[in-house]
Amino acid sequence: THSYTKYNSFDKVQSWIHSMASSNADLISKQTIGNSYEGRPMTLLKLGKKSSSVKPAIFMDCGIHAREWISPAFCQWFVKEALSTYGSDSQMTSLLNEMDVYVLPVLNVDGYDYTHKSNRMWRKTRSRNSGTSCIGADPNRNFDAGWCTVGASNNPCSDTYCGSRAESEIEAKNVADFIRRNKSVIKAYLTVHSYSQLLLFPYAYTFELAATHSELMKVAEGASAALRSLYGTRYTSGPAAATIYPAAGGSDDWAYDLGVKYSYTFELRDTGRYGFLLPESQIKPTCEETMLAVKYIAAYVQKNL
Ligand SMILES: Nc1ncc(C[C@H](C[SeH])C(=O)O)cc1Cl
Ligand SMILES: [Zn+2]
Ligand SMILES: [Zn+2]
Ligand SMILES: [Zn+2]
Repeated sequence: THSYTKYNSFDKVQSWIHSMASSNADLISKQTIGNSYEGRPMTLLKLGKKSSSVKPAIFMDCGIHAREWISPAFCQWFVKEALSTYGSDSQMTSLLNEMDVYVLPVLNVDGYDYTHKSNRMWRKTRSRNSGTSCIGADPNRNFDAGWCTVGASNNPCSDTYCGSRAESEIEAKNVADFIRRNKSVIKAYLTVHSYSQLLLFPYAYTFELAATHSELMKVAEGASAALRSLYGTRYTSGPAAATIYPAAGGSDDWAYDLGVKYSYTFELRDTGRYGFLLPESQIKPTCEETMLAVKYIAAYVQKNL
């Protein structure tokens, strides 16, 4: 059975998504934004008070990198918290009344399933590359943002293979298509990774500062402080190129250049002791502290609509 304090298999996440969507019909709905390379559905949850008018939205994806299991765990936690505190938590109630929050619990569904069944350390998609037995591309090098210019490889056997072209990976294309279709209402993009305890924002594909660098930094520092207030967990905030490494083709850079003003990449716990193998005992504290950061950003976005 599904547990919020365990790393759930793809099948358990999928059945959880369906049970969530059939529970609170006026607060949550689901839609499939496409299928993966191997034919698994990419199911998006839409949180927010049902409304006849279009509402501004926040888009959050988890599990773009298959081995970063704490990421999908957080998206599941977020949905639970949102539904269970709507009506009692004033900020969450206000947020879901005024905005919609799209949550993609697992973006890289094929890779996530593969880490459960075969190779725990898999990162990429599971697409077949022509001319080689090496499989997959890095979906976070596959977006059309300085595609394959820096910090990515054009070797299909590399873990940072940028793909045969931008959006060659159907999983990246499905997300990009959805965000393009809804770009007039999507005010913020959050993508959740692990590990390193970082709150990153554009750009990764260049050391140039983003046009709204100071605002992005201000919000990131506020969110990191909110996160640290719970258990003292320390995050570093900054533009990705200088804070982690220069790299092109990332979803956050792409969303920002599309016009999504608030675009962030979370790198959750830890700083390397367990790395991707974060023990299940740390799921709850990690998710609780990350809720504070995400709610901080959401509140800022809502105030600045
Ligand atoms: N735009 C970006 N933002 C953050 C990162 C770091 C993540 C950390 Se797992 C990655 O390497 O894909 C990488 C890029 Cl390309
Ligand atoms: Zn189903
Ligand atoms: Zn990652
Ligand atoms: Zn990472």
